Amino acid sequence: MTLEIVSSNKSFGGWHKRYRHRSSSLNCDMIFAVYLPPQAEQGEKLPVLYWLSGLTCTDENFMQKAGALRLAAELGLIIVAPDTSPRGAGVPDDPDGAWDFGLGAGFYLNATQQPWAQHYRMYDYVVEELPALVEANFPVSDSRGISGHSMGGHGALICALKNPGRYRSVSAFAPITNPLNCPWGEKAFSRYLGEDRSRWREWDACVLIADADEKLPILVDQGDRDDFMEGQLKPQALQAAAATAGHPLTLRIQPGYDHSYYFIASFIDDHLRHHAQALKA
Ligand SMILES: N[C@@H](CCC(=O)N[C@@H](CSC=O)C(=O)NCC(=O)O)C(=O)O
Repeated sequence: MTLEIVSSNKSFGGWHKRYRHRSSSLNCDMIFAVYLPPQAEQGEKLPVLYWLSGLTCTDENFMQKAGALRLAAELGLIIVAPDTSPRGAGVPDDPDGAWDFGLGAGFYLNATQQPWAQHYRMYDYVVEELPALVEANFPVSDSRGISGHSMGGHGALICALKNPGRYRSVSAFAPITNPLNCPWGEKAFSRYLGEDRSRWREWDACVLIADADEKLPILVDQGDRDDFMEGQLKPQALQAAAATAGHPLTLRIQPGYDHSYYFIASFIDDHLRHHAQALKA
């Protein structure tokens, strides 16, 4: 698979790079970003953290706004940030141009319904295709972590819960915890997966955690001034499901913080250390 370099910027002694490639899962060209810390030039294979962004984002939001690169350089952590949906000519979008469905809103699942199923397979892309590409082209070990924000927090949780052994660490900022039971999730799942709600269950963290074979400790930060917390994100649903399942969850409700990247930047260091500790063990 050919990678075309889009941009390259030195940062904290390492390199932030963007690449374009043809995705076979998504049937379109995709761009992803990778941060290569300085240690990547010393010949050793490094652990890798996959970051999944939220609604309306691309590969750029996290890399530009989260303030993660200084500590990633110090810890020797490679960070990979994919886009949040398929893109480009021929990829269908919300008919009304809404920001919470279609382009920028792939929900990290594999769509089964038309016209979405041909392109909207972000789960396969994030779990299989992108890691294979990254592992073939960059000095990464098989020590993988996954994190994300909001829709991307949902993505990180389901990718980890559905794939025991694939990830060694997981965390999320303000994740959509129970998409079966929130407006964003109901809108996306009914269109991508159809009206049969039983088919939605395999994409919901609160359902998956009940039967998880592996109990990777989950770190979640959630701002209590987040306008989406009560109606969309529902951290208490994840807390209840984790307690019932005996799944280790650290849920930190952060006073005064909203849903923005100002919040993420405030706690990203804790998440990077959470991942580095597990990935380097
Ligand atoms: N455009 C919307 C707001 C959309 C928004 O808040 N997106 C969040 C993720 S929400 C859940 O997945 C985000 O990360 N935005 C990008 C950023 O750089 O802040 C509106 O107008 O309300």
